[in-house]
Amino acid sequence: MTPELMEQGARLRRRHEAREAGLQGSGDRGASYGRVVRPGEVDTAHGAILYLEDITVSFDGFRALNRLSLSISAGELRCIIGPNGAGKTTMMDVITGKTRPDEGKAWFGSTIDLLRLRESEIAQIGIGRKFQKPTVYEQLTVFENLELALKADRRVRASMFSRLGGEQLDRIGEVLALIHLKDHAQRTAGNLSHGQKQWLEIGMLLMQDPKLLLLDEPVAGMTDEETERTAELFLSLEGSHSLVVVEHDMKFIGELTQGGRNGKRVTVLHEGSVLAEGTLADVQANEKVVEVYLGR
Ligand SMILES: Nc1ncnc2c1ncn2[C@@H]1O[C@H](COP(=O)(O)OP(=O)(O)OP(=O)(O)O)[C@@H](O)[C@H]1O
Repeated sequence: MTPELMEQGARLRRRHEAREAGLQGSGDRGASYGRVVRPGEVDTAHGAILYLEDITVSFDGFRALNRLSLSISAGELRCIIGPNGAGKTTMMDVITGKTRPDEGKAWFGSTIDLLRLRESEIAQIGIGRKFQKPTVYEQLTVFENLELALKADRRVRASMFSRLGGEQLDRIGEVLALIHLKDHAQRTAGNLSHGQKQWLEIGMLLMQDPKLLLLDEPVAGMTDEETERTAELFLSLEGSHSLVVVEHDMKFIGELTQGGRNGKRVTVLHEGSVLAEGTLADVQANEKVVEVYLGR
């Protein structure tokens, strides 16, 4: 066989395997990098886990997102701030496939074209989203909520009535410790405080082992102590997960940016695009940011 034929065969096989994995992006982008992404794997060899380029979303002619571009590195904890109506929720809706943009690109890692996937597929490939209001199963215990989340993960492939294996029990134990609910495992979720319910929901997301977590106003309604513990939790996830945190609570943003890795970036959205990006000190010193948001 000639080298050309061998190369052609290898190319076809790579394309076929990528198609089988159901995770290939548009065109030959996956194949052109010469890497095949297995199911559940995100290719972050180029550094970015999320890449948005010139995303535009219009509602009846009004541009909720206006050529928004944003890049999040693997393992990064990025804070997103901005006034009401800036487009923060719409941006999350685009990433999770709830809203289709009119224009632009959205990549998860370097090979997964998010705009080609359905909302349910995006949840399966490792993008977890936490909405502002906690949505836990109030009648079930904390443990049962985490167990359900584990079994909702298709990769676990357990039936609702099968018994948990040792590895799964360990995983639930780990997550219970992370979310500060180890001593509350047998409590009914409905009896938890608001903050504890928020942590439980974050725990349910973690059970599905997401690579990227999108967190929309996670500390709204929390006490100061709960807010501090939530900052600790997010900082403990930094590195092993990528986190995008949308918040109005600047004290919380301060706690997140001061702890953990150095040089954390804050992005300010305004009128559907990035107004400023940099360290918290940078954006706090930015006159435009003070004018449209922080000075209000
Ligand atoms: N489905 C929709 N139909 C019409 N307009 C919408 C729709 N969704 C969002 N908008 C508008 O798009 C703009 C951006 O809204 P979005 O909710 O993304 O802002 P936000 O930054 O999340 O605001 P907040 O901080 O208040 O949550 C707003 O002007 C909003 O009214």
